[in-house]
Amino acid sequence: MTGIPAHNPHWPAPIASDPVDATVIVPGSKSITNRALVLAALAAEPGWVRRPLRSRDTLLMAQGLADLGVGIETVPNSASGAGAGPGDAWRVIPAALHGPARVDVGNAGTVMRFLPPVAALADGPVHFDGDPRARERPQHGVINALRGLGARIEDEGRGTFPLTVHGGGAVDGGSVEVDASSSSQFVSALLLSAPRFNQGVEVRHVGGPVPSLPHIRMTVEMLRAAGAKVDTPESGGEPDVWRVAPSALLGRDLVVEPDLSNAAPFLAAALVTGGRVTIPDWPAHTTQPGDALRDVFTRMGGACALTEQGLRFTGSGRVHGIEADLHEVGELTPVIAAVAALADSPSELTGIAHLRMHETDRLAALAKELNELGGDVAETADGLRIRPRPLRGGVFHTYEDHRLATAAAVLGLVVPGVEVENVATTAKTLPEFPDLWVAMLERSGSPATPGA
Ligand SMILES: O=C(O)C1=C[C@@H](OP(=O)(O)O)[C@@H](O)[C@H](O)C1
Ligand SMILES: C=C(OP(=O)(O)O)C(=O)O
Repeated sequence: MTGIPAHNPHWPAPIASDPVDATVIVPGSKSITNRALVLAALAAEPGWVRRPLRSRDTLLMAQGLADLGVGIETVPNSASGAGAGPGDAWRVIPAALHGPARVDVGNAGTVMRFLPPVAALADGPVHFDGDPRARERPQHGVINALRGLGARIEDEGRGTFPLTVHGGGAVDGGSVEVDASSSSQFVSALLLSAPRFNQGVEVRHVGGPVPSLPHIRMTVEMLRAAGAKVDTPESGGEPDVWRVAPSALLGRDLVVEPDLSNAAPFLAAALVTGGRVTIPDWPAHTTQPGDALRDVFTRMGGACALTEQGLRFTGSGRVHGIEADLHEVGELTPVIAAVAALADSPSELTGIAHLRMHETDRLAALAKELNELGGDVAETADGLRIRPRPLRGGVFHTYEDHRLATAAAVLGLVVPGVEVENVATTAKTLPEFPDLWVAMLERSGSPATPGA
């Protein structure tokens, strides 16, 4: 059930007639699933990715690797003898990587950035293209670095898609400079494939501060767990320099954590309705940036506890504004901005200029759509200034951005008449979103009727 009447192209976001009170099982992390697939594909032996996220971004990654020759089979967990709980697992069987191949990157940053270095290891040409937005998102860091490491790439001279990586079966590797100020994924991309480069890699960032550092830590932690030797600024190395030694990678048996960034709208639902939401399997230790929600939403008025049942988050009935530098956790911005628009005091979100090059220009889109509903949101040089005002219903445009759709659903809980354009865009990382949302409300005693 999605709550979309046949005559209405938009999704009438359901109102919460009562405080939410529900347990929500959030599917696996996009970022972990796609790293796990790449590392498993490059390993010296088969491996397992259990409880993977199945969404547009991860299916594109699996297909892209399959296009290069990697075997990826879906096996029910019950048939794989692993006791990792319900659901399917992916069995990944590494193979010689080959072209010619054509890879669709969609609008998945992880696929756009992580697969060209893998293709450079293949034997033969690999052509990459994706959604129109993929042709606008920054890719220069990966292209220039790969050229510096010995790969041949044709890119129509624009530094982006479409492009062809002419894999020669091996990459020299070595030392390379990258400006990763527009995306941490440039660094992660080079590190993930580097164990298979003849000389490994030394990535030296030059430029403004690198965003989303937890995602680079995730890359490093997962590489190390697969047996790679990695030096980082945090392990006593130079600032902004990462080194990976050449080595064989182990085939792992990995269980993917829930996607904590996709937990954001559900936690926000507890915050803005003064209710309670529990997210099972919230990890005690994680590199996911979504873990920062515990702090951010506590500062905005809620309270949380890690219990045996998972993360239990409780709203107080009041929502406060926040001053927050979101440079490290930029992907949390849309939902935080939605909550901030409902707060009892202004908010200032900073450190997120790079969001202009995400799925859409998120700063412009959030300001425009919140203002259309009566809000008072201004773009600043590196973020958003949000002054809460009473909001009214209307269509919230989503610009093919999953996180704008989930942010709009949060508003719709308490603002009657919010309609979400193209809620299906949540399929990028959470195809089940409308069903999970309606189920959360039904369990909380709110009828699953639109809020109009
Ligand atoms: O490596 C990753 O899995 C990601 C890194 C971040 O990208 P940027 O550094 O481009 O913001 C993040 O926003 C994206 O959703 C996922
Ligand atoms: C920025 C995001 O995705 P991508 O992996 O496409 O960069 C995101 O999911 O918020």
